[in-house]
This record gives sequence, structure tokens and C-alpha cells, in this order.
Amino acid sequence: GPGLGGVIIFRHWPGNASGSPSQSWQMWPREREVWGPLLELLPPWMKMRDETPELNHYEMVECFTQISGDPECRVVVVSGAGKVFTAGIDLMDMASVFQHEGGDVARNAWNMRRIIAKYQESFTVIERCPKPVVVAVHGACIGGGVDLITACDIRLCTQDAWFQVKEVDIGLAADVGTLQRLPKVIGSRSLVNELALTARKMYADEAKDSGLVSHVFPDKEAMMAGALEMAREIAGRSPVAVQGTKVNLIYSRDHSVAEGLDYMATWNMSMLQSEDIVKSAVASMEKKSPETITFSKL
Ligand SMILES: CC/C=C\C=C\CC(=O)SCCNC(=O)CCNC(=O)[C@H](O)C(C)(C)COP(=O)(O)OP(=O)(O)OC[C@H]1O[C@@H](n2cnc3c(N)ncnc32)[C@H](O)[C@@H]1OP(=O)(O)O
Repeated sequence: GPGLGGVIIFRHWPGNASGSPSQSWQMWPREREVWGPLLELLPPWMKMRDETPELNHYEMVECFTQISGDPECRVVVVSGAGKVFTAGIDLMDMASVFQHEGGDVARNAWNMRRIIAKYQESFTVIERCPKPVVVAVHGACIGGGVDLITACDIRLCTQDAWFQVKEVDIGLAADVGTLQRLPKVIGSRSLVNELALTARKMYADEAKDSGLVSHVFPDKEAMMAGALEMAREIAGRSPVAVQGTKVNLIYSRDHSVAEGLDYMATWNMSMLQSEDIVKSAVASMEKKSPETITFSKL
């Protein structure tokens, strides 16, 4: 939107018209106006995604791949529509995707591995997107929802939010990111283990105390206002600086300090030559906010 450098909001709702959850993604009407014509150009198999659970991951991968390469977009806000943020995987879909009718174990297993990797990719694509992703959680955030939010950069929630690593309750070890990313988000390994092994609910205040979320808002309206204000602040800063910061934070999380510093030096040997630095330094000396600067698209 004007002045924002592009904030795109996608909503994940856990209830279809009849009230039962589905793994569908919906754009806000304003975004649909922009993206609608493009959706018409998609091949038919992509339009089948609501009916074909195994294809659902394409929506996330397609969406974030487009965002990654879209110079108009500088930051993303993900929120949920309806009663809760997300009820996690559609248990009805899961039954059909994972059921087996005989066949060779090795071939079944190989196929299963391929399916799991596709599901994993639908959240890894968020982390790989160089644009920061702010996620705003209200109500329940269950199972796959925790996988999703741990791949985001900034987590906000409402006072009524709760989080549940539910997988052990449905007989599986979480396999699309929670076990890998949650320990890097929450400082206490013991708490991560407890949440993942008992599937107990964690409510907003504990989520804040543990570091899972950085802000708790009284209600969804206040949270969305806070999320959009945060997005506005990020979008108002140099995209070279912002995207370089996200990429290097994630690289450093997964590498030693020495490797991270080495990567950073290689990164900034070109990025420090950006015109954004001169513009930002001049504005800073003139005591102007970076938001007053017009940065070129990236
Ligand atoms: C490769 C694998 C990739 C990802 C794996 C992810 C693993 C997970 O996500 S595990 C978590 C799975 N989710 C759940 O177990 C959630 C179960 N649901 C609930 O806890 C509750 O329904 C609720 C979301 C907290 C909402 O509660 P409430 O407001 O009381 O509504 P309900 O009456 O319970 O539900 C309404 C309606 O929705 C159906 N439903 C709820 N959750 C799911 C679901 N995950 N999948 C399918 N259907 C669900 C529920 O059965 C009700 O249906 P009716 O037809 O109206 O009875």
C-alpha cells in the first residue's frame, strides 16, 4: 500500500463454510484484486489444491516464491481468519494422504519421504524468503501452526492465543519444522521437550515469557494494528539492510560465530557499496527518520 513498500496479507482459516477446518489460504480482498487475475492464469492442477491435499503445499511455495522475487514487497504479515489461527493439519486430509493399501515397504516409504519433504518445504519457503515475515496469532495455533510460526521472523499474539505441539497426541513425531526450529526460538530446551512430549497447551503469557512471541495484544484488532505498524516500520527502512539482516540472522543461527562472521563479510563486501547507506547516513545526520527516505526497489 502507499508508503508501505508493499505489505501482503494472507489469511489461513480453519473453518470452511460448514465450519470444519481446511488447509486453505485466502487473500484479503484488496490483495485478491491484485492477485486475482494472476490466479486465473494458474494451471488447472493448482486450482485443485482445496480438493487435493497433497498439493496444498504449492500454495505456500508458490506464494512465498513470488513474494521473494517481488521487488514491490518488503515485508509480509501472516494472520488467521475465523475463530482460531489454525487447527493444524486437516485430520481428514491426513487420513487419505497417509493411508496405505499394501505395496512394497521400500516404495511406500520412498513415496512417504517425498510427501513429507513437500510438506516441509511449505514452511521452509517462509524462512528462505528474504523479506521479513511477521505472524499474528489469535486463538488456537495447533500442530502444523507451530511448524508455520517457528519459520516466521517475528511472532505476535492475542491474549486469548494458545499454542500446542499436538503431534504426539495424534501418534506422530512432528515432522515439518517444530522439532528443528522451536529449540532455536525458545531458550529453554526443557520447556521445548515438555511441550513436544506432553502436547500441553501453552497460553499467551507463557508464550511471551518463554520468548515464543515478542508481544501480546489484548485482542485481534489491536494485534493487527500492531503488526501493520511493525510492518510499516520495517518496510520504511532500506530493503538492502533489512533483507541482508534477515538472511544473515538465519545463516548465523545455523552456523558457528566464525562462519557467520565470514559469511557476513562476504555479504557486506558488496552491500556496503549500496546507495542506501549514503541516503540513510545523511538522513541520520539530519535527524530524519529512515521512513522519510525513498529507497529503490529490491
Ligand atoms: C506431514 C505432516 C504435516 C503436518 C502435520 C501437522 C500435524 C498437526 O497439525 S497435529 C494437530 C492436528 N489438529 C488437531 O488435532 C486439532 C483438533 N481440533 C481441536 O483441537 C479443536 O477442534 C479446535 C481447533 C481447538 C476448535 O475447537 P472448537 O471450537 O471446540 O470446535 P470443534 O467442535 O472441536 O471443531 C469444529 C469442527 O472442526 C473439526 N476439526 C477441528 N479440528 C480439525 C482438524 N485438525 N482436522 C479436521 N477437522 C477438524 C471438528 O471435528 C468439528 O467438526 P464437525 O464436523 O463440526 O463436528
